[in-house]
Amino acid sequence: MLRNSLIGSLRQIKPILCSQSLRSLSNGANSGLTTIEVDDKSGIATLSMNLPPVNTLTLNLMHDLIDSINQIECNKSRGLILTSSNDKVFSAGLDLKELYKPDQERLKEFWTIFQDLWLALHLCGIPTAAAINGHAPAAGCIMATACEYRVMLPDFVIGVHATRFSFLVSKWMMLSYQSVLPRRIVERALNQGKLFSTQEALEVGLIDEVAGSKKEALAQCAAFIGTFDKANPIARTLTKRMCRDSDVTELLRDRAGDLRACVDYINTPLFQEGLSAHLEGLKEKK
Ligand SMILES: CC/C=C\C/C=C\C/C=C\CC/C=C/CC(=O)SCCNC(=O)CCNC(=O)[C@H](O)C(C)(C)COP(=O)(O)OP(=O)(O)OC[C@H]1O[C@@H](n2cnc3c(N)ncnc32)[C@H](O)[C@@H]1OP(=O)(O)O
Repeated sequence: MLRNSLIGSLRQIKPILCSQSLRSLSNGANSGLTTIEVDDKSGIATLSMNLPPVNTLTLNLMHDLIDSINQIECNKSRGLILTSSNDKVFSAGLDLKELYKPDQERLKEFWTIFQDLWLALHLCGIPTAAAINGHAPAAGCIMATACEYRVMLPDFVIGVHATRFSFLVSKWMMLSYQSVLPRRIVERALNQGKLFSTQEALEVGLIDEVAGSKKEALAQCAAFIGTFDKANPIARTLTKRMCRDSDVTELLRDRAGDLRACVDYINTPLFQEGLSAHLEGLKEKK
């Protein structure tokens, strides 16, 4: 019953393009905001975000990421490693400009694609790992928590600091955080708007390992993916999805309600004033 409902709900986000070869995949099949490299020997695909300066999750980057995840999954790669081609920032999270005095229809599209991206990553059938080679605030952190394993480089920060600028997070984003960290730590960190240093993130379990370089981080992610070699891939996928069912169901059961609540909240003076101050702060930093 549970398995059927899982399979049913997953069909909604099943990749459409399932006929591409690994060769065309490794040549990249989207607009260049992401690149995919498949290691011939291991069969593991590395998906890099490539939107300067800080990989903000714009509509286009999110579309490309979803396409890329679907392609990698369809091509039956052995695993997926999410990383950044920027050596200082993994992802700065959602594009704040999309949230400031937004066009209402575009805001709906923006939030819906963000939901889609989280679902695509959270439910990806193959093993996933994040090589966090730079700062990962807010949705950058949420993307990393949607992966099954996290390896991070030193001297960066990760976390959801939304309350610092009067943002709330959706329940499903909180559950994603909570799928990695104990609830009491999530509650405290979300309320504080805490960004964890790499070392702190390791200590609380937000990340699994620290790596000395990006090359090492990719190797550690690949080693994690290798730990599933003895598992039957179909049984593994179904087990992963069963484990994640309650987190995902929260969003799937009422996507429209989540969209409405978010759009309403983003339009409040509280949110818009907090965002305006945050954007000013980013400018003044220079
Ligand atoms: C009842 C209610 C129910 C439900 C409601 C639920 C929710 C609805 C509400 C809200 C949603 C909440 C969700 C939040 C998720 C998010 O992801 S929001 C994004 C938050 N991200 C940030 O705050 C990160 C800000 N950026 C930084 O801290 C730094 O840029 C970073 C440490 C990443 C890198 O630093 P550095 O390398 O020094 O780069 P710069 O700071 O100089 O940045 C370069 C240029 O990029 C611009 N920029 C940076 N981040 C963003 C961004 N997220 N969006 C847009 N633009 C960004 C920055 O301004 C610089 O631009 P410039 O060169 O000056 O033009």
